[in-house]
Amino acid sequence: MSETTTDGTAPTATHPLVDGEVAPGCKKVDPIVVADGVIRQFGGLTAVDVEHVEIPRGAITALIGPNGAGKTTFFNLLTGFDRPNKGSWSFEGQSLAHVPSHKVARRGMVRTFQLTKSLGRLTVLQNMLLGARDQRGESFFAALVRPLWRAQEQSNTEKADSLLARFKLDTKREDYAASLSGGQRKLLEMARALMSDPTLVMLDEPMAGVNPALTQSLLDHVKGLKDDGMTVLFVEHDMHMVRHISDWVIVMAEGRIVAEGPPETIMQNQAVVDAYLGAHHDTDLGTLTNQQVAQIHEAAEEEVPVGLEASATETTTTDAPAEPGATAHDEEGKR
Ligand SMILES: Nc1ncnc2c1ncn2[C@@H]1O[C@H](COP(=O)(O)OP(=O)(O)OP(=O)(O)O)[C@@H](O)[C@H]1O
Repeated sequence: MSETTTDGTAPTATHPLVDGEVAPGCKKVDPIVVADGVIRQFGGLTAVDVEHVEIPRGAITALIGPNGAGKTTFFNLLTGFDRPNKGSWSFEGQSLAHVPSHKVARRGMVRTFQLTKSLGRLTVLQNMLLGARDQRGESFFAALVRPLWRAQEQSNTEKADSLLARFKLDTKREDYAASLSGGQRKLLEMARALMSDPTLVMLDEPMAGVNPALTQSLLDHVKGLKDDGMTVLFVEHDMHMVRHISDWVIVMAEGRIVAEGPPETIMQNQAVVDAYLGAHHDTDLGTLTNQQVAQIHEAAEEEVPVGLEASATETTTTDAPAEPGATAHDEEGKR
């Protein structure tokens, strides 16, 4: 959205989510996350160097950028899985610096995790129960009081079953998580995150490894989170997803926020799309010349294409099960 001017000056871009002008690091009307001066270095490499960024509440925000831009590292920092060298950030107005990841999750900021090998050896239901918050059985004294944890276990199981039905995974309840297809794993990761009733759901590449047949269902589930009042922040290379479901897009490159805007504006910025995310989205920014990088940064700030040549296409992914299908019962039967 932009205001037209009659005096010949450049139009000022505005947006209902933004307080003031649309620009990298712009203030939001109602931010749920605010980060300031967050720097993370690995040896001589500065992976994240975010001067200021705000995530709008109640919206779906995509965090995009080329491989190695610092997106995952920034996710890890926000959620307490990594510590920055410098910087401050808050969630719901409260500082999260020095708050460990499990406490961050308890406050309502939850991120999805790729299904690891060890979680693959648990059943779908067991994975769901791991996502529940404040499990009384984990506390030594409460664990001694059987009725207390039995009641909680029952309510967690009921909640897990209802989420599994919502994500159409109820028939897989007793299967080993490792036997799920790529798309089903993504659904399980999302369903597991919802076990703790989050306010903000952070999804790391929800489309990776998902068969096109499951794409629409996944998109609908993400939109459903917003319809249920949650805020969504996701990292994604799949431009179809970014274009179709995000309300806001933040572009990272070399650790910095280089552009922000609604998807239609960011997607029109051909330089950003081509250079960062087009057909060659696996190309590292390091393969561009310094002059090209400077042009991209300038264009991202001014939102004018600079005419770098590349074609933007959508990515296709696979959804094949990583391991042969087997249920917990099957395995037990073999023992
Ligand atoms: N633990 C680590 N030790 C050393 N370097 C790291 C570490 N984690 C990340 N990096 C480096 O920091 C930079 C940012 O990585 P990061 O994974 O955050 O990028 P990304 O934008 O998420 O990339 P991708 O889209 O490929 O997942 C990269 O150069 C990466 O090699």
